Amino acid sequence: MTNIMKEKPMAAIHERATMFVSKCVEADQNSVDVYSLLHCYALDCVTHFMFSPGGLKSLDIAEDFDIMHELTYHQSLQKNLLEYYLPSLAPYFPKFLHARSAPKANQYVLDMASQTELDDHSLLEKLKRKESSLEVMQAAAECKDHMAAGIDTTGDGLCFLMWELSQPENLSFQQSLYNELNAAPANAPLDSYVYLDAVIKEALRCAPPIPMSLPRYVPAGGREIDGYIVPEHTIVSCQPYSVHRMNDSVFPDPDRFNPERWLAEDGAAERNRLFFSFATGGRGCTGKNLALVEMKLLLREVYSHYRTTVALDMTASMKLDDQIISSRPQGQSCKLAFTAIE
Ligand code: HEM
Repeated sequence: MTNIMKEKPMAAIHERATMFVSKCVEADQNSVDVYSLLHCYALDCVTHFMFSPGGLKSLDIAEDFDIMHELTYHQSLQKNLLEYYLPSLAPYFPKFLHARSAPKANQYVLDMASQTELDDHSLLEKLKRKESSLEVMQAAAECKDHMAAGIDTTGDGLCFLMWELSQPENLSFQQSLYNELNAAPANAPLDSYVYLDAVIKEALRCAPPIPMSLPRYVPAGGREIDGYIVPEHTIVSCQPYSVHRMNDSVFPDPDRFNPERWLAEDGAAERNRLFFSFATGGRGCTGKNLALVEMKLLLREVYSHYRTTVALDMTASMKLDDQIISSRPQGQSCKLAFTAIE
C-alpha cells in the first residue's frame, strides 16, 4: 500500500478528485448530492488501484455509474447474514429477503482479472506475479473484496465529513482548513497539512464507517486481556464507535465534531492510541493509506476553491444507519451547496 504515494497512483487519484469537483460545479451548485458522487469517486479510485491502467470512470460514464449504484444502494448485508445463520430456512424466504446480487460488478471484476498489461503498482499485478499461487478466479475474488471494502467506507467517511464541515456551527473549521490549504505551496507534501489531517481524523472518530463490533477469536491457550483471563476460542470484540467515546478525558465532549482537539500536543499519544477507525493489528485495514490519500486529495481540491453549506432542499436523514458492521447515512443522499471562494 505504500505504493500509493508514488507519482503515478497519486496522479490518478488527483485526476479523479478534479473530476469530482468539476461534476459538483457543473451540476446545480446550489444543490449537489455528494453522497452519490463520493461513492463514484471511491469506486473509481479503488478500481484504478486494483486494475491500473484500467479502472472504472463512474464519475463520467453511465455504465460505470450503474456499477456504483448496484454496489451502494441495497440492504444485502443483513440478508446475506440471515441466509448464513438460517441456511435451512433460506430457500423458503420470500423474495424481498434475498440478497441482491451484483452481476455487473462481478462481470467487470472477472473481465479485469484476465487483463495482462498491468502497471507495476496495481494490486492485480502483484496477485498475478509468477511466485503467486492464486488462480485467476481467486485473484478476482480478492479484488472483489477490496472493491467492496473500498467503496462505502471511503465514500461514507467523506460524506459524513463534508456534511459536518457544512454545518453552520462548523464553518469556522472550514475557514481554518481553507487558510491552511491556501497558505501552503502548490507542491506541499500531503503529510504537511496538519489541519487537514485533524479534520479527517475527527470525522472518522465521530462517524467511523465501520463503527460496530470487530470480532476476534482468542487463540489456543487463552489470553489475559486488561486483567481478565479469556479462555481460548472465545469471540471477543470492540467497536470503533465506543472506543472513540468511552474515555472523555481523552476525547472530552465526545459527540461534538471538533477537529481542533487533534492539534493539542498534550494527550496526542493517547488520542492516537484510541483512534480505531481502521482497527489495528494483523487484521487491521490494508486500504488505510489509499483511503487517506483519496480523502486528502479530494478535500484539498474542494476546500482550496469552494465553501460548502447544507443545500436548502436537503431533507434526507444523515443519521448513522446500522448496516450490521458498517454504517451509512440513513437517507443515502447528502445535498450540499458549493460557493466558489473569490
Ligand atoms: C475511510 C476508509 C476506510 C475505513 C474506515 C476502513 C476500515 C476498516 C476496518 C475497521 C477494517 C477491519 C475490519 C475487521 O476487523 O473486521 C478494515 C479491513 C479491510 N479494509 Fe478497510 N477501511 C477503509 C478503506 C479501505 C479501502 C479504500 C480499501 C481497499 C483497498 C480497504 C480494504 C480493506 C481490506 C482488504 C480489509 C480486510 C483486511 C484483512 O482482513 O486482512 N479499506 N477496513
